[in-house]
Amino acid sequence: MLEVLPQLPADPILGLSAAFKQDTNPKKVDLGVGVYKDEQGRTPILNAVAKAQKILLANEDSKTYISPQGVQGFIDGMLELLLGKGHKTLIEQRIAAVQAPGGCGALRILSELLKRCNGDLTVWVSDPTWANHIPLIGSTGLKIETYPYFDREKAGVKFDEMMECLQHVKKGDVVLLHGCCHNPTGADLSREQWHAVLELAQKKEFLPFLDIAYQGFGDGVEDDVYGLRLLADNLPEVIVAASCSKNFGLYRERVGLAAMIGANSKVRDALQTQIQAIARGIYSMPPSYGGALVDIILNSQELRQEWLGEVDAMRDRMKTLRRLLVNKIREKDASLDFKFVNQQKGMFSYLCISPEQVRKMRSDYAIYFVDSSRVNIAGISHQNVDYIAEALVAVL
Ligand SMILES: Cc1ncc(COP(=O)(O)O)c(C=O)c1O
Repeated sequence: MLEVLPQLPADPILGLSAAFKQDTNPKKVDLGVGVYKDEQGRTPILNAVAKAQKILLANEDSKTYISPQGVQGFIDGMLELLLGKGHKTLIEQRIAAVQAPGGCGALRILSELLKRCNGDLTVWVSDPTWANHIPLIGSTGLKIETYPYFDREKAGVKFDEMMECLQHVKKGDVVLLHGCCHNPTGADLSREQWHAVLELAQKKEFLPFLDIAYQGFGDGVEDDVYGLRLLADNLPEVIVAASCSKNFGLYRERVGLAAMIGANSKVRDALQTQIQAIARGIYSMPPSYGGALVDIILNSQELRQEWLGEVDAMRDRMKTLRRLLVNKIREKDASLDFKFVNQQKGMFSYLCISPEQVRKMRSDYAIYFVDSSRVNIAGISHQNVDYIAEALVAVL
């Protein structure tokens, strides 16, 4: 009976990594998979994480971390990081939350929760959005539609078209928004645009679903949650999926948070039981190790400061490399305008070059990134930036 299942096509990003590994060109560059890398191309363990590991291993009480909602100190620390110290009342009275296996786990269980609320609602996602949003939300059976988001010609957000489309969203539909560092385009909403989204959400009564996977990589840990805090302060309901994979470098530990703001504490209590029941039916309990590390970091003044410094350093490095790439391209050909790359935020940029040009970068220069033209900025280094710029200028 199992033979009825056909083989599925290879995952495009994982296929790209495999091809990169096999490439023997000594100049090869990997700008594909969305993992932070340093100048040497390594994905470092943050110092704050290494110190938290030592503390955790020395703590004989770590068994007490076992619980269905995950590590409570992690949940408290993350809610404060996302919403700020000034939101104590909101956090205490209206938020239900669980630790989840990564941002993916959070997206999935929140989608299951939406399905329990109303199986007929539509989830609106940006065009384009992170490819994995579609299976994570769609495998619950919920309908997905797209709203216009990125203008490849202008290399920026098509905000008027986005808002025009969202005017037609039905009451009770869900709009997925990237809180910061939009994946794959790197093009974010401005503060004014977040205010306009808030007004529309109030008027149309849709439910904002925020995905925050890169807090600290855009403008800073506080600035990157401006949109989230604005919506949380002014709407009765908001849901949030957050990931610690990138900003804590905890990819393989699967650390995320699923949080729901309900209209009052009665709704909050019901949501807490529902989300735990959903988690119980899929994976029972989240893994505790990574959550315990984040708990230790966020709840120790010293480690929190050290971690904040490390996030700033990762963001600054990516900003510097963006600027360097744009300058190198301009030096080689002043007619090519890549200024937009400096305005994009976080780990990714859309270079807005055609799939044929992307393939030429791969075949002729061994520079690997996905056909959409999304590049991982952290894969650029001071050693390879000149080579990348030279290849881009030649291909264009
Ligand atoms: C936009 C976005 N959301 C969520 C995630 C989920 O991250 P993870 O499940 O690794 O925590 C990612 C990871 O790449 C992402 O880019």
